[in-house]
Amino acid sequence: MKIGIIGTGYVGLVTGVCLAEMGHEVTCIDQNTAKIQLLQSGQAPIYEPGLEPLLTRHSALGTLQFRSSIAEMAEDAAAIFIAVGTPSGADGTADLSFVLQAADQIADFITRYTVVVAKSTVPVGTTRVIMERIQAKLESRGLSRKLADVVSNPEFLREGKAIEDFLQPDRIVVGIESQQAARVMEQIYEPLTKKGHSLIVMDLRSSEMTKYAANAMLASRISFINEIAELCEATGADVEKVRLGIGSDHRIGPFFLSAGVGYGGSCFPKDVAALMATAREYQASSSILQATVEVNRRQRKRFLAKVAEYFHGSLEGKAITVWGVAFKPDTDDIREAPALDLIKSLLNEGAAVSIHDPIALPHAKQVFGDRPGIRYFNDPYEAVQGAHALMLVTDWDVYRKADMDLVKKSMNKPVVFDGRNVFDPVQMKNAGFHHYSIGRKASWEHE
Ligand SMILES: NC(=O)c1ccc[n+]([C@@H]2O[C@H](COP(=O)([O-])OP(=O)(O)OC[C@H]3O[C@@H](n4cnc5c(N)ncnc54)[C@H](O)[C@@H]3O)[C@@H](O)[C@H]2O)c1
Ligand SMILES: O=c1ccn([C@@H]2O[C@H](COP(=O)(O)OP(=O)(O)O[C@H]3O[C@H](CO)[C@@H](O)[C@H](O)[C@H]3O)[C@@H](O)[C@H]2O)c(=O)[nH]1
Repeated sequence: MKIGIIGTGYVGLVTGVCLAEMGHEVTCIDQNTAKIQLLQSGQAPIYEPGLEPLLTRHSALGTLQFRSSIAEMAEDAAAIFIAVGTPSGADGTADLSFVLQAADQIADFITRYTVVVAKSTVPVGTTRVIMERIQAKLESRGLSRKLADVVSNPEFLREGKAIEDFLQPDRIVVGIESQQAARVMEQIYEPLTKKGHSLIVMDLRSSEMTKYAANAMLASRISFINEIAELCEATGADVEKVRLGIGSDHRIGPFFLSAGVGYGGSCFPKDVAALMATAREYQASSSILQATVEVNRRQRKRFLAKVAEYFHGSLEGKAITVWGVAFKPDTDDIREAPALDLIKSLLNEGAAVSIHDPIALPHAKQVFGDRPGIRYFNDPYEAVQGAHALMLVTDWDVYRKADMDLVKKSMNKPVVFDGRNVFDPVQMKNAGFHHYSIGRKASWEHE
C-alpha cells in the first residue's frame, strides 16, 4: 500500500521506516529541508537503536523515500499520516498549528479517496476538527467531502525502544467513524495483526483520550513511587525493597516503578499539561494530574537540595560532575530532561559543572554553549577528574558498568548522588564512597 507521512521527527521517521518494513511503499515529507537532505543521504537525524539499518535497507530498495514537499508525494497514496509536533502552549494547551497546517496541505493535495491518519498526540475533539477542516477545503475545491476520512491512531512508542515498540506493539488503537477507513487501517496494520498484535477500534474521542490517559497513568505511577521514595527516606525504609515488594503483586506489576529524579522527555510533561488544560476547558477535576506534576517538580528540587545539604548549603566553587543529559538512556533527546534543570541550578549556585553524555552532548552544547562554569567531556572518567561530587542523572548502561575504582581515584572527594538508583548502596559504601540514592537514607546519615 502507498503511504505518505508528514513530519520526520521521532514518530514520523520511525513510523515511516517501520511501515516500509511491514511491506508498504512510504514517502516521508518534512518542511525541514536540512533533515530531508540528511535522510536522503542515508543518515538518521536522531539517535534511535535499530533505526539506521532499516533506513538504509528501505532507502536502497526504494520502498522509503524522503521529500521536502507534499507535491512530491505519490498521488495515489491510500493513507497520509500526520506526525508533526504538538508542543505545549504557554497555558499547557497543545499547540495544534503544525497539525492544522499539515491538514491544510493534505486538503489542497488529494484528488482521490485518502485516509488521513492523526498520529500526532492531539486533544479530544481534534480529529473531528481536522476532518471538518479538510472536508470543507475539499468542498471549496469543488470536490466531494467524501474524498477524505480522518482517523485517530495515537502512537505509544518509547524513545530508545521505538522500533521494537512500533513493530511489536502491546496494542494498536484506532479511532474511526467510517467502514471504508476501517478497512484501510486494517490493511495497513495487517502484518502486525497477523502476528497476534491487537487492533483496538473505537470512536474518535475515546482513541484520543486513550493516548493522554496512558501517558498520565504512567507519569502518575512515577510520581507515586517518587512520593513513596520521599517517605522511605524520612522513615528509614528502602524504596528499592518496597518496589520489589509491591511490584510482585500482579495487580501492581514491576514495571514503571523506578524512583529517580523524575520524568522528563517530549511527552509526559507536555501531555499531562494538555490533559489538565482539557480538564479546565470542561470544568472537570484534575487533582491526580496536578499532584503528579507537583511531585515531579519537587523530585528534582529534592535531589539538588540533598547535594547542597551535603556541602553545608553552598555549592559556590564546588566542582560537580553530571553524568547523563538525555531525558532517558538510548536517546539523544533532551527535551524537558531533568538534567537541564539541574545543570542550570548548579551553575546559578556558583558550581563548576562538568558534563558527560554518551550521545546527547551536542544537544547540551546547543543549550548551554560556552556559559561560564560549564565543561563538556566525551569521556566519563575525564569528566570526574577533581570533582567534589558526581551526580548521575540518566541511567545509561555505560554508567551502570562504570569502573568505580577509577572514578574514586579521579575524584577530589568520592561522593556520588545517584539520581537513578543505578549503584548498590552497600557496594558503594564498601568501596569507600559517600553515596546518596533516591528513596534511601544517604550513607553518611547512617554514620
Ligand atoms: N517523541 C515520542 O516519543 C512520541 C511518542 C508518541 C507520540 N508522540 C507524538 O507525536 C507527535 C510528533 O512528535 P515528535 O517527537 O516526532 O516531534 P518532532 O518535533 O521530533 O518532529 C516533528 C517534525 O514535523 C515536522 N513538521 C512540522 N510541521 C510540518 C509540516 N506542515 N510539513 C512537514 N513537516 C512538518 C518538523 O519539521 C519536525 O521534523 C507529537 O504529537 C508527539 O506528542 C511522540
Ligand atoms: O519507572 C520509571 C520509568 C520512566 N521514568 C522516566 O520517565 C520518563 C519517560 O520515560 P519513557 O516512558 O520510557 O520514555 P518516552 O519515550 O517519553 O515514552 C513515553 O512517552 C511516549 C510519548 O507519548 C509514549 O508513546 C510512551 O508510551 C511513553 O512511555 C524518562 O525521563 C524516564 O527516566 C522513571 O523515572 N521511572
